[in-house]
Amino acid sequence: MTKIVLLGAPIEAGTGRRGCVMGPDAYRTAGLVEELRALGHEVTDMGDAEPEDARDAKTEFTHLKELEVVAGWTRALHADAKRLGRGDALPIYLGGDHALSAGTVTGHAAAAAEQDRPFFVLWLDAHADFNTFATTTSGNLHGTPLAFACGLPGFDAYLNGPVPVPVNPENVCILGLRSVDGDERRLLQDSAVTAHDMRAIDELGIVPLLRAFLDRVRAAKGVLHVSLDVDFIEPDIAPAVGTTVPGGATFREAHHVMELLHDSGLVTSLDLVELNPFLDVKGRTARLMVDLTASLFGRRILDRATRSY
Ligand SMILES: NC(=[NH2+])NCCC[C@H](N)C(=O)O
Ligand SMILES: [Mn+2]
Ligand SMILES: [Mn+2]
Repeated sequence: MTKIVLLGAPIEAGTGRRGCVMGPDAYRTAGLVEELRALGHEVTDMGDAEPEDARDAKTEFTHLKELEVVAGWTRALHADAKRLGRGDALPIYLGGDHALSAGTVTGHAAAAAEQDRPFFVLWLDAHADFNTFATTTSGNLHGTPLAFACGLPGFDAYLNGPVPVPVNPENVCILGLRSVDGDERRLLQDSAVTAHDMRAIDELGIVPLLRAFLDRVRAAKGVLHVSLDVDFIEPDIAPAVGTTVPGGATFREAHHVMELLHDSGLVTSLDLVELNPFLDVKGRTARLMVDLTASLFGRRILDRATRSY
């Protein structure tokens, strides 16, 4: 039994299009609370967070979309995540777009540092979200949270100062990459982030790549934050996202990742991001995300005793 808290983060300002504000309610409608309870967990839905007022958020760059709104969410969620990271329940953040992870990742990094636990991040995404204010060409700030959390320069507007505890890029693994921008690619190459694109998954298989990372987390006695972007998954089966890229993780790959994460026992916080229910087909993406979350929290086809391998 795990104590789980759900916190909605209905932000869509990071995307440049409408719809992600409906994400938290779509997860509730798709039965997230009921599925987790059916697995024996104690679940508390804390409702939705609210952004702070961040009208002071300013930069020299004029092409950034909704910086003040994104900064307001970053500050609020950073504080929420830091508080929840000190508690004994496992938080699931219901997005909302991926800009929300600027707050949740840095908040959990700060809480882990207080407890002297090495902090690791698994970023399941078609994109690296490793742009800075200087490199983003779209101006969509959901393309920036991982660069921010890793302490790349120029982000002071988000938290009205530097990131208190930047994530060590050596402790970050991106899995599922298939869309990286030009300057973002250089930033990623110059960083110590482990980045596995779809070719690596095709050649080596998703399981060994993930196992190697989980072994490192375990060896370091670390805590693991997982950030699951809907576009990690193949768009044919997960259409409800504004930034679909063909060639994503299959149904079985995605579930297998979740099953391995469950077996590892290492996950201490989770973001579910980028679900845009306005783009969904009869709720199938919301239901798939709920099912994947259920796999991460122990749903399995056969239990170990019954499985003959
Ligand atoms: N969280 C996401 N879906 N991010 C997509 C980012 C796309 C592109 N790299 C950009 O910065 O505009
Ligand atoms: Mn993303
Ligand atoms: Mn993405």
